[in-house]
Amino acid sequence: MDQVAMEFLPKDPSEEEFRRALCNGFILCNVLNKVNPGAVPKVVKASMTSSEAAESPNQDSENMRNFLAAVKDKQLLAFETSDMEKGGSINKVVDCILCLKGYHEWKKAGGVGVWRYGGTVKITSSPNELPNALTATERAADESGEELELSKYEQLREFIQLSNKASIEESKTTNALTFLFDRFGLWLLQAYLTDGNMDEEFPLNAMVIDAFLSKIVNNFSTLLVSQGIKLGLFLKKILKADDGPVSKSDFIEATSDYIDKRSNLQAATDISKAYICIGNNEVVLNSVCRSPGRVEILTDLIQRHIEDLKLFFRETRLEVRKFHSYWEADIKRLEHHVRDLEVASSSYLKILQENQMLFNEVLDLKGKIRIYCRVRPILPGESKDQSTVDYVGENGSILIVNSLRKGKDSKKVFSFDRVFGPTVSQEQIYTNIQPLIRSVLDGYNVCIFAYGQTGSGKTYTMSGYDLNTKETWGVNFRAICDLFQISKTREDVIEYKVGVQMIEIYNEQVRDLLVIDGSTKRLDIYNNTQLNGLTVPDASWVPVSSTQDVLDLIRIGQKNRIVGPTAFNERSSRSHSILTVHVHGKELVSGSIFKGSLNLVDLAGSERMDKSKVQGDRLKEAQYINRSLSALGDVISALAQKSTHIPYRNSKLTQILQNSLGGHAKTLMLVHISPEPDAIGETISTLKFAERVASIELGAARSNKETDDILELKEEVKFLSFLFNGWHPFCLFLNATYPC
Ligand SMILES: Nc1ncnc2c1ncn2[C@@H]1O[C@H](COP(=O)(O)OP(=O)(O)OP(=O)(O)O)[C@@H](O)[C@H]1O
Repeated sequence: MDQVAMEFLPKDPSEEEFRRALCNGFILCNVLNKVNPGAVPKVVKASMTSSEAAESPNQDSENMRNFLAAVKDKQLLAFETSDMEKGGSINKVVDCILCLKGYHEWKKAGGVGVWRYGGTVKITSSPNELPNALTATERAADESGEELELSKYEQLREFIQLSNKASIEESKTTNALTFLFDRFGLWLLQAYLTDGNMDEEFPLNAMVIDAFLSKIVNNFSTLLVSQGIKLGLFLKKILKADDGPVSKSDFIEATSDYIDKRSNLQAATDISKAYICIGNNEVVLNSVCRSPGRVEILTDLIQRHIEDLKLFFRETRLEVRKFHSYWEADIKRLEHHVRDLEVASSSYLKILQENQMLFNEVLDLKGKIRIYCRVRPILPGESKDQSTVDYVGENGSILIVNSLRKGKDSKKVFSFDRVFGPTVSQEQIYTNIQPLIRSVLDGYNVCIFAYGQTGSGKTYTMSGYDLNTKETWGVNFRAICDLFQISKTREDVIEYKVGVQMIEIYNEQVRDLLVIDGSTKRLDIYNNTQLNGLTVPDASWVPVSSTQDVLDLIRIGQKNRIVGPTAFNERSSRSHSILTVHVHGKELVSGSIFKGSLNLVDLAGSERMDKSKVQGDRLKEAQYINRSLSALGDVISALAQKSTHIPYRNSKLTQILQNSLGGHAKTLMLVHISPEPDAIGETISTLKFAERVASIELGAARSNKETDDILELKEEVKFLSFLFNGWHPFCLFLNATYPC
C-alpha cells in the first residue's frame, strides 16, 4: 500500500472507512500522479480528521475536482463527487480505481496492445493515442518520469518488436477463430449428413435447424472448455518453469507456441479428414483449405505425405518384383510337376485301358452280361436341386439318395461296369459300346437292350432325338452306319452283306416295323435252327448298302412304332422295339463264313399303374408291358440261379431274346434312370434288377465262324449221310440174305 494511503486508511478498512479516506481526494491525486507523474499538478494537504475536514472543506473538494478532471482528461473511467457521498455509487469509484491500476500495469509493460481491468475493457489501437491524448504538460512530465529511462531509440525498437509480436498474435488469434468456425461449419455439415436419412428426402425445417445448431453449440462449448483447460494447463506449465516474474513478451511467446502446436495438430487432423472426405464430400475438403494461413501447412503436410507415399510405392514395387520372381520360380516348378503328372497319367490311362481290356476278356470268358447305367438329365420344368443322384463315380459306382428314408438307409451305392452322368453325350455313349458292336463283324451275336422306367431316356439313347441333328443320333443309327462303313473298308478281304429287320412287340404281338403299306400282319417267332438263321423270318429283311438306306429304314421304323402319352412321357413307346442287323461275311481267301447279328432292343418303359392312373387302351398296353418285363425278370432270376428250366416261352420278348440272354452272345444292358425324386421307387427297383442281371454268367461268347475245315467236314458229313441213306436198304437186304 502506498505510504500516503497508509496514513489515511486503517489496516482493514470497512467500506465506510474506505469511502471516507478517499473523500478528500488526496490519496487519489497521489496515486494518479504516481501512475502518470504530473497528471494532477497541484495537490493540497488533506485534512486528517473529520473535524479538520469540517474546518477546510474547500481544500478537500479541490483535490477531488483536480483528480476527476485529470482522470477525464486521460479518458480513464471517472465518477461523480456525489458518488463519494453516503448513498452514492461506490461501484463507480471502485471501477475508477481498478481502471487506474490496469492503466498503471499496462504502462509498466510498455503500453502496447490491449489493457483491461475488472471486466471492462479499454482498447487502445496504438500506443501513440494515449500520449496524443495527454496534455503538453503531461507529456513533459512523462518524459521526465519513468519512460525517460529508455532512450527514444530503444523505445522505438521495443515498440516495433512488440507491435510485430502483437500482429502475429492477432493473426494467430484470427486463425484460431477461423479454425473454430470452420469446425463449427463442419459439425453442422456432419450433423446434417449423419442425422439425415440420405435415402429419403430430408426435410430441413426450422425445428431441425434448431436441433442441429443446439447439438453443434453443445459440441462447440465443450470444445471451448477443453481448449481453455488445455491452454490454461500449458501456460501454467510454461510459466511456472520460470521462477521470476513473467514478462508480457514471455506470455506472448508461450501463447504463440501453444497456438503453433495446436495449428499443426489441427492441420494434420484436417488433412486426414480431407483424405477421408475427398471424393465423398469435396465441400468438407474445401472448407478445410479455405482457412487462411493453413494452406501452407496443409501443402507442406500433403507434400510430406506424398513423399511417404512415393517411398511406400517404391518399397511395394520392390516387394511385388520379389514376389513376381518367386511366383515365376513356383510356376516353373509347377509346370515341371504338371508334365510329370501328364506322363504319369498317360501311363495310368494306358494301364487302365489294359485293365479294362483284361476285365472285358474275363467277362467274355465268363459270359457276364455287361451293365451300363445312364442318368437322364433334369428336364425343363423339373426341380433342379432335387436330383436323387448324389454322385457318379469314374469306377462305375452311383450314389442314390432317397429322401423318404432316414439315416444310412437314405443313401445307397450301386456298382456297374460304367455309369454315365446326365451330361454325357450320345457320341460318348456310342464310343463306349462301339467295340462290342464291331465284334458282330467277326461273327458274334450281340444284344444291347435299353431298360428302365417310362420317361427315363431309353428311346433317346437307342433311336436318338432328332435324325436331322448328328449330335443327337442314337445307338441304332450310329451302329448300322458304323458296321456298314467298316464292312466297306474290309471289302478287299471279306465280302459282307448287311441286312436289317425291325419289329415291335405290342400287346404280345410281333409286328413288322419296316412295312410301307401300313399292314399289321402278326409274325411268328422261331428259334435260329431255321435255315436262314432268323428268329422272325417273316419280318422284312432289308439289305443296306449306304448310309442313306439306313436313314430311310430307321425313319420308316420310327414312323410305324406305336407311341402314346403317359403321365411321365408325352411320347411314350408302348411297345418293345427290336432292330436286328444281320451281317453275313465271307473271307475271300479262305472262304470262311461269318454270321453275326446285332439286336438293339428298346424296351417299353415299366409303369406304376396306380401312379399313372391310365385307363382303356393305355391300361391294357401297360399291363402287357409290365407282364412281359416281369417275364424278363423271371428269366433273369432263373439264369442267375442256374436253374435247369429257364421260362423263355412265357413271353414273346424273352422268346426273341433267348439267344442273347442264354446263348453264346455278348450282351449289354443299358439301364436308364430318371433323377426325379418322384421316381425314386422305380429308380431303386430298376438298379436292383440291373444288379441281378449283372450276376448272370452265360458262358464264353462264341463266334459263328465256319472255317474251311468245318465246311469240308460238313460236306463230308453230307456225303456220308447221303451214302448211308442210299446204301441203307441194300445193307438190310444183305443182312437178310446172308445172316451171320
Ligand atoms: N440324355 C438325355 N438328354 C436330353 N434329354 C433326354 C435325355 N434322355 C431323355 N431325354 C428326354 O426325356 C424325355 C423322355 O425320354 P424317352 O422318351 O427317351 O424315355 P423312355 O424311357 O423311352 O420312355 P418310354 O418308356 O415311356 O418310351 C424325352 O423328352 C427325351 O427327349
